[in-house]
Amino acid sequence: MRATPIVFATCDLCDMYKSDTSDHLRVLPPVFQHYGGLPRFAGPVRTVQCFEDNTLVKQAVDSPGNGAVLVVDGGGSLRKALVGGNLAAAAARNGWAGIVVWGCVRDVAELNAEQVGIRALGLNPMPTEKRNQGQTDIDVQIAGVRVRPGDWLYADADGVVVSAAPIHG
Ligand SMILES: O=C([O-])CC(=O)C(=O)O
Repeated sequence: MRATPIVFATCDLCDMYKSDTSDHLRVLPPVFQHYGGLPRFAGPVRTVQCFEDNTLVKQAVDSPGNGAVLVVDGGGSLRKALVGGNLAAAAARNGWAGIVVWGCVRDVAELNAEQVGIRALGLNPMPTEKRNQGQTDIDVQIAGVRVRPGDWLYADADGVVVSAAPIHG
């Protein structure tokens, strides 16, 4: 099942919350490159925390996404790719709206051919080893910003924002 598109603009969301001093709306730092065939995506967050090991990322995208966004806390490693063409295809096929990787991805042409949104720090052609290590659906810090399972994530050409509840119209 493909994810249903949600209409929003991150700039409008930030306009709504510009005077809010709580951390209901959090903006991820502008450190992400844009990949994948969906330039704009949104959905409830699910998380994986791992380091140069994508066992749990594969397990997540091989299961039904139901329109969710997978946030992968890869510790910011630039040394290995946590997602490639196969995992992106699985994510699209299984109804994930997008994947945000605090780390690297590979197979850029294949990523861009899939109907899933992808953000990552960059490309690295080196795959990870599968050591079956990491954690799923825990609170993570992405580039210093807290992201929790069940938050909503909105990504478009202007940036990536996370909110404690859905805020699109
Ligand atoms: O399997 C991996 O480690 C990542 C990859 O290259 C793919 O998803 O195609």
